Amino acid sequence: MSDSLMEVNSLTTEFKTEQGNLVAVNDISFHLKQKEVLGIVGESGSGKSVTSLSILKLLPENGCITKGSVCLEGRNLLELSNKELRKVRGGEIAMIFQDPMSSLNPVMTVGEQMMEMTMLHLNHRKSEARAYAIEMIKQVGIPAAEDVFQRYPHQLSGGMSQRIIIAMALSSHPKVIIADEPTTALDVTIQAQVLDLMLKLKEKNNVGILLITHDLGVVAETCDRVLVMYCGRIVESADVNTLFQNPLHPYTRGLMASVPKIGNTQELKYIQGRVPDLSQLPEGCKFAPRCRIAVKKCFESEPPLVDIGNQHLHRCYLAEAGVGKE
Ligand SMILES: Nc1ncnc2c1ncn2[C@@H]1O[C@H](COP(=O)(O)OP(=O)(O)OP(=O)(O)O)[C@@H](O)[C@H]1O
Repeated sequence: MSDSLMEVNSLTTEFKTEQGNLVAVNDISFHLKQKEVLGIVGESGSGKSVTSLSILKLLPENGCITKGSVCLEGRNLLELSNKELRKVRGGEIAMIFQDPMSSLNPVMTVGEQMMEMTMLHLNHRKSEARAYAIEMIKQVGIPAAEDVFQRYPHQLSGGMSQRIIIAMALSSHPKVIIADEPTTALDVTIQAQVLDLMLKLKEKNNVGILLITHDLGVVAETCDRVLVMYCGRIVESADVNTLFQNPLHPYTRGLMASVPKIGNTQELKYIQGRVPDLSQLPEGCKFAPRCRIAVKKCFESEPPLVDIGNQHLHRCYLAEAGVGKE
């Protein structure tokens, strides 16, 4: 798609293990536009984080991308040298992870870390980097910026730390931000503030956000489009309204039914069973053993990803027949 900022095509990532080669991300494709928030949802182990780590080639030693491309404005990142990739990471593509403390250096002040970042990525001189860091701290809604500039990470609250991470992520003028469970560790009220801040800043700074989360509430509040992953595959993708109003895959419907709703006195429906181990994937549809409506065919061959128009894709033999809808 021509107005895409980032295009991921047929990305496939494998891990070498004692049980053999495990395919953690299996032939996934998607695109991200400017100012767009694309959510990736799925239960633990579905391949969300491995997808984001693959984009930046940040895989552990036993991980390897065996197929596909990741193009940022037409340039395939997977073909870059390590030196070129280091410039992209934290530069054109910034990352925000769940635990801010693991992203901040405990022995450097907030200011020193922010200055180091822009001296590296924007070639700022020291005085310029200092003024810019203070400006960025103000931009993420922290009033006493000079004071926070001099503090060490352990002297900040969780919400404040995540704001600093966002400030650092934005300070190199990234085109894309990959945010992996960025608010999971925060209180609900602080979570809402941080998400709101991310949305405002992406508009202002023209960035596209890839948001990885297991929280459908966060998806509903922030995403434009959503990919639902299961066992390393995309099982459904659509714009956020379509996905919530007309989820087609039984897995998506199961995820939605397991979110508690105020005023709903009916028993919560959860998805039975667990995500299978990658070394013991079933034949056919990987979700079939947990699916309440699966038929013989589902256990025999894996359904292809079908595009039903309007960028709504699903991977289920029974979806369009409306089987299992309540
Ligand atoms: N270093 C590794 N070696 C072998 N398998 C791995 C390795 N890292 C991840 N995996 C496997 O890849 C699969 C996908 O993991 P991933 O972390 O992407 O899931 P996730 O959807 O992000 O889950 P979570 O929400 O728990 O982070 C899992 O089955 C996991 O066991």
